[in-house]
Amino acid sequence: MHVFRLRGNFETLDIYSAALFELGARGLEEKPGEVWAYFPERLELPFPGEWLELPDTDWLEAYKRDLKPVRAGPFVVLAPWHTWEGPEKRIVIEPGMAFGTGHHETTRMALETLAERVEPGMRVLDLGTGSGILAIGAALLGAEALGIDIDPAVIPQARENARRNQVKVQFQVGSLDEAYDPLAETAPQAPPAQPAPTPLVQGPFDLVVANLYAELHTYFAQKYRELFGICGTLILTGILAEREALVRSALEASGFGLLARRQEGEWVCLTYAAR
Ligand SMILES: C[S@@+](CC[C@H](N)C(=O)[O-])C[C@H]1O[C@@H](n2cnc3c(N)ncnc32)[C@H](O)[C@@H]1O
Repeated sequence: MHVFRLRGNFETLDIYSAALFELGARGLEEKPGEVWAYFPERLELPFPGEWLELPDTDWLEAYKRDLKPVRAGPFVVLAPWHTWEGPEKRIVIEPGMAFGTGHHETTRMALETLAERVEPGMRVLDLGTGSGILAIGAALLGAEALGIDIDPAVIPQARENARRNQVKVQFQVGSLDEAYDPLAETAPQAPPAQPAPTPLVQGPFDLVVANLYAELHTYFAQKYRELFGICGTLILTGILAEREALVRSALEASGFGLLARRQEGEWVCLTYAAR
């Protein structure tokens, strides 16, 4: 098995993931400080990184075997082949290309916070839905959930996951803006921008959850406010602790008051009231 190692994590390398799959990657795995892209053969890649050879084991089977159920607040996140006897609310997610198996700190903190804040009947937006896990969690708590993502490839997976969990969730391609990427200016070589304009989503919502990254939250701060009516709750994660101050000052300047903060490892989750 041929592995191409890129320095960074799923967040910072998000812009490359579609291009890696298009070039033949069979899967991506986050390791401490780096991301491994698995390829059936070596090829020239237009990204900074290095090749590593692994013995020919069935890595997908090994990955599935090692994947354990994850608890987050009242939820347990399971793969379809897991069995679970506990009283937790089950979320079944097929691990695939889309981010959101529940194994990342940010996803877990967002699920825990949703469980504290969502009330039945609320209109909830999950911005950057990936596998759909947060929208599905909100729907299991009784919300009317909409999941949107700028990446069209994840939408069928999110829909399939909602079907598996027997909840009604709407998923669509979209964002709060055209495909603007604040990291692209510092990234070495961004893949070509999406050809079609991104459909934009409109509120009002009672609660918005977004697991993105600090620079994008800062850029979206004013747009977040426009998603709510008079009031509402905003849950933001994907924030590295060292970038938290950036997000906090942008959100405070845009009419949000901090309600709660969680941290797991280097990752932070902030809950705001729109006022
Ligand atoms: C870290 S994943 C979060 C997945 C899932 N919500 C979770 O919490 O595990 C971020 C997702 O946001 C999407 N995304 C990135 N930039 C976006 C943007 N500007 N607008 C909408 N979605 C975006 C990515 O395609 C990716 O699926």
